[in-house]
Amino acid sequence: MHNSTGVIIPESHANDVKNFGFSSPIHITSEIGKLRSVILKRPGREIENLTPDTMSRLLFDDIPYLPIAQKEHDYFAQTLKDNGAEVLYLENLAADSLNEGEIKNEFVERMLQESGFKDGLTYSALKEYLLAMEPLQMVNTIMEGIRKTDIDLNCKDLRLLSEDADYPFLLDPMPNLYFTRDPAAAIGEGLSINHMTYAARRRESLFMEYIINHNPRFANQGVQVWRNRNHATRIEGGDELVLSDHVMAIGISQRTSADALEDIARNLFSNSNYDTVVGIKIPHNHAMMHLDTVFTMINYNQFTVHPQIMNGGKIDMWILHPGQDGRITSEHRTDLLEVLKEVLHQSELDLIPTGNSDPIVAPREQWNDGSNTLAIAPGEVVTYDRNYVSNEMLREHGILVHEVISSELSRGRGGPRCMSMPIIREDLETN
Ligand SMILES: NC(=O)NCCC[C@H](N)C(=O)O
Repeated sequence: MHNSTGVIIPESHANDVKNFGFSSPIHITSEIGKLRSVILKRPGREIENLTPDTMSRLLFDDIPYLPIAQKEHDYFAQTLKDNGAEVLYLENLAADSLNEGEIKNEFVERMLQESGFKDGLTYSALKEYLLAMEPLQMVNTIMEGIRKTDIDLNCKDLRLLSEDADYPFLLDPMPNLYFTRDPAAAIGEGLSINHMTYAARRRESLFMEYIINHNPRFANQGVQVWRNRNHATRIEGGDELVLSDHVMAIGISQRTSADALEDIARNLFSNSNYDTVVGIKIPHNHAMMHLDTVFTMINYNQFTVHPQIMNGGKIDMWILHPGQDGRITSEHRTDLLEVLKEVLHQSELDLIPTGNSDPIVAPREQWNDGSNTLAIAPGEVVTYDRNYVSNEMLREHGILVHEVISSELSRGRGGPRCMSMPIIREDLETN
C-alpha cells in the first residue's frame, strides 16, 4: 500500500494508527481540551481560480494573494505543531482513501455527478482525464477546478453547447476548502458529515465521507456518523460547538437550519452521551454566517462573544433534551449567560466582548474573525494578529494568546477555528 507521498506502508502497519491513547481515531469531548490532532487544508491553486465575477458566488469578498496565504497558513500549522498537535492535511487523507481502483472510480463518478455531469461526452472526457492521475494529483485537480481548456473536448456535446460559452470552468474550484471546520464536525467519537448550504461548498464534504469510509486510519474503526450528507436540510461545522462531553451548542444561522439541528440532536440523544443541545439563533448574514464567527468557548467558564449578537442581553435560544418515545423537549430562553451557567454547571461566567465592545472596533475585528478563536487547551487560544484590540482583551482576561499572521487568509471570512477540524483532544478534568 502507498501513502500520498508514494511511500510504501507495510500492510501490517496500515492500521497501526496514532489515536493518542484513545480507542477511537476521533475523540472530541470539548471545545477546549488539549489539542492533539487536527485536519487542515493548505490553500492551493483553487484560490487563484477565483475571479471578480465568481468570487461572490464562491463566498469570497476578495481574492487572496496565494503565496502569502500559504505562508500564513504554514505559520498557523507550525503554531499548532509547536504546541503539541499533529497536523493532518485533508488532501493527503483524501488521496490515501482513494488508492483502490474501484473506490477511486466510484469517487470520481460521484464527484462529477455532484458537479453537474452525468453521462455524455464531457462526463466521459472528464472521467478519463481524472482517472489517469495518481490519487493526490487527482484530488488536487478536483479541488483546484478544471477548465474547459484542460481537456480535449468534443464541442458537439449538447450540454456544453447550451451552456455559457465564455464560462471557463467545467468543474468549479473549491476555494473554501481551507475552512476545514465546516464540511464535517467531530463530536464525541463520531462526526457529522454535512449537507452544506450553498452549491459553492456542497461537494466539499464528499472528501470527508471517503476519508471516514476508506482511509486506513479511520475505516472500520467504529467511527460513528451522527448525521450523513444525504439530507435536504443543512448544517455546517462552524455552527457545531462541543461544549462538554454531553452538551452541544448549535447555531441556527445562515448555514444551519432548525430542522437539521433537531435531526442531529435526535441522533445524538439516541446513540451517544449527548443529552443537551442548545440552539442559538444568530443574525443570518455573510459576516456572521456561523455561530463560531460570533461566539467561541476558550476556557471552562470563558467565551468570546461579538457584542452585536447580544441584542440588549437577549438572544433566542432553545434548550433541547431527550423526551419520551424518542421525542425531544424544547425550552425557549433568552439569557445567554444564565443558559451557559446552567448547562455547564458553572457559577460564574466570563463573556469577553470582541473589540472591547467599541462600536467601530468590534464590527471591524469581527469581520476579520476576531471572535473566531481556536482553543488549543483550556485558556490558551490561537487568533489572528490583526485583531489586536480583541487579543489584548483576551490577555487582560488571563487567556494565553498565540497570534498568527493573517493579512490574506482573512479575506476568505474565516479565522483559526474555521481553518481547523480537530479530531482528537484530551478530555477535560471536570468532564
Ligand atoms: N466556520 C466558519 O465560519 N467558516 C468560515 C467560512 C467562510 C467561507 N467563505 C464561507 O462563506 O463559507
